[in-house]
Amino acid sequence: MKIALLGYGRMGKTIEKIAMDRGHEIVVKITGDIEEHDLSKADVAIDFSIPDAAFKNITTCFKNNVPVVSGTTGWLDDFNKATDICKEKNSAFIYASNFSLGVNVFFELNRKLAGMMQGLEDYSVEIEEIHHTKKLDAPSGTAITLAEQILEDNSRLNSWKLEEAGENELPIHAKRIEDVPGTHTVTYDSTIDSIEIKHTAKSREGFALGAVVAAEFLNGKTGVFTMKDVLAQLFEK
Ligand SMILES: NC(=O)C1=CN([C@@H]2O[C@H](COP(=O)(O)OP(=O)(O)OC[C@H]3O[C@@H](n4cnc5c(N)ncnc54)[C@H](OP(=O)(O)O)[C@@H]3O)[C@@H](O)[C@H]2O)C=CC1
Ligand SMILES: O=C(O)C1=N[C@H](C(=O)O)C[C@H](O)C1
Repeated sequence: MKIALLGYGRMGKTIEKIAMDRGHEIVVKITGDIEEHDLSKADVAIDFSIPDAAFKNITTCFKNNVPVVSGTTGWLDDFNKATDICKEKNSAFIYASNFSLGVNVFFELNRKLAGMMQGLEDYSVEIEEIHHTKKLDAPSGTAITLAEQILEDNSRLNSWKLEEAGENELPIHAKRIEDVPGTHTVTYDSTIDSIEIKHTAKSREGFALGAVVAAEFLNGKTGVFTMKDVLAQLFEK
């Protein structure tokens, strides 16, 4: 496939390497105004840019008939507007707060555990995320997804708010340490014991591989998809 990279930082560069290893070609790399670039040679765009640019990048691709894989976090207030434009233009879109296949398994464990803890009132639950100091957004997109999953499956916790906002039914602790690629921990704690599930990324390769696999999945499709669709197709094989 011919790929447009929207953002060519830590993730863009890792994606370039993995995409080329899998036989794809990078036809354009964009780090500034997307309207100054020619998208006509691209079969798909992979967006790992910055929160302020993501919506414009993604919707400009739809308007140019280029499907999009987006992993940029911190722009989701505009998510529904983006999916509306995708559908209007008959394009294809997949967004994930985390493209790592391992994290997507971790998401399934999180859901399952939240359902099981539903009836156990004595436990409190909290999330910790640790990332490198260059990360622009907090809490991480992955931590927000974990929190949303816990709330969906646990009616006891019905008013999730960030700890910083002063309401801590489901606190998210965001820590920033030098070069950490991404660590997420969900802990249920009682006076008797605690239960913890944790995912530790050892590098950015897992995120990048998942994004390239998602781009391969989008090829020839129209519509709005999630990593669940990608995993379902992988497990079918
Ligand atoms: N979903 C997932 O699996 C993952 C998501 N992420 C997310 O991906 C995003 C990127 O992360 P990371 O690569 O570490 O960040 P970097 O800061 O390393 O890279 C961001 C890139 O975006 C470029 N950029 C700036 N403005 C624009 C613009 N208008 N259009 C296109 N590109 C632009 C920057 O260019 P310049 O440097 O010249 O300013 C840079 O190349 C973040 O939101 C992060 O949270 C990260 C890892 C995994
Ligand atoms: O910015 C990063 O680096 C990461 N961002 C994503 C997030 O916000 O969850 C995914 C991953 O943890 C790395």
